[in-house]
Amino acid sequence: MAKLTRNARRVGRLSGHTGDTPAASRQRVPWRREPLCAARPDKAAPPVSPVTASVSRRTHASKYSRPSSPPTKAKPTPRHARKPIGGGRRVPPGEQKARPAGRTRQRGTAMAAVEVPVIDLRLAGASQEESARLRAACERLGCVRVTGHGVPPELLAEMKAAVRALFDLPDDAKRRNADVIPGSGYVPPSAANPLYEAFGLLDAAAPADVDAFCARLDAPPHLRATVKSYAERMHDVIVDVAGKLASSLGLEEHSFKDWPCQFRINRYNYTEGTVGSPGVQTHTDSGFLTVLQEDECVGGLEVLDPATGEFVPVDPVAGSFLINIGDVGTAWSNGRLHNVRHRVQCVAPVPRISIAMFLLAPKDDRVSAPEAFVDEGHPRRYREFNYDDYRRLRLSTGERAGEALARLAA
Ligand SMILES: O=C(O)CCC(=O)C(=O)O
Ligand SMILES: [Fe+2]
Repeated sequence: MAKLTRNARRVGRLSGHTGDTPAASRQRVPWRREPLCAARPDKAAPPVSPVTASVSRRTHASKYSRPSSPPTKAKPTPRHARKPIGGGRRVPPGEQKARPAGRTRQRGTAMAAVEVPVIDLRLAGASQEESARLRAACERLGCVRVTGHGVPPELLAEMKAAVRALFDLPDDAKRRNADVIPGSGYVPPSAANPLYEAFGLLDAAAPADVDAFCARLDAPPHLRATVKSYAERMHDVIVDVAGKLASSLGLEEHSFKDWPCQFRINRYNYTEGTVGSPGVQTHTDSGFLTVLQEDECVGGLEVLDPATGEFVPVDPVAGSFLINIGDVGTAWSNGRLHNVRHRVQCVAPVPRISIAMFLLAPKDDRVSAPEAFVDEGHPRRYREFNYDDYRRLRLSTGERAGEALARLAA
């Protein structure tokens, strides 16, 4: 790959539009601590508790709701307000099943399922079996759900409320969330993605940058405090997940602490008229891995199952995080980790938010598989490259679903 300029890069940080983006705006809601699902007409989904129930093939009542398991005496609610795609249900023992996607699916049809394994991070460091499951999921599907991460449910709820408040800021304030590098700041709704808007923060691992992000938006003190503690805690989580994943691949004590992180806070401004339309196009994340706090009230995220080549919905599960492997993850692991293609579809006529933390690439920007992953049977698959260059390559070629990696073949 040609050497590209890196003049936008600041010392100690990398850039990055880490995936693709999508859709739109409005509705002022004052900042407040809110229960899960407060923006929905139904009651809050309970936070996730340790592994208990299992979900298997099932029959669906509608495109975006399904019966929770076990059945409860919940009051009848509007169809879209029922616990959506897994929201609030308990994490099954080991496997989460998700339905195949597609706007063609019919009510009442039995759906095949993709398995998104659920890993307890407290066990993943200690139990070989859990560690092997973590590795297997990231190698096969490129996607895994984690519990036992230690982030208090109150902080998750506070952050969600803070995110809503940020999106309700006036337009001129939002636009002060400027790019550090192209695509890393505020993304307004656009003709291409009218339902989507996003804030960006780079480097979320640097407290001074988190402060600067809040200061530019002139965020009130309680909101700053929430964003700051959330960024700190999520940085711990992402470093923990990456370390445990590296160790599951046989690379012990590899630290990801100084790898730059990007935050992206997404809002999808869905309405009745948008159900069935795309929220974010198919993409892979460009960095190493992503920790995603989904909207536990509104589903719509779909991942491509490499076994079938089909997109399948991933159920949000309150209190857990979804981990996605990105392009750097694939290159760094010499092709072992699978960069998962994913997209977001509008499945309910209510705004959806999600909060993504991207662990990007090594601090020196150079991505290359450690020697431990290279041997006679596993020759080096990718040339060493700079992450910043790679991100630009994705943008310039429009290859945002992992295809650009092929250009870096060794
Ligand atoms: O909103 C979501 O669930 C996914 C967002 C996403 O894929 C991204 O920000 O890269
Ligand atoms: Fe993504």
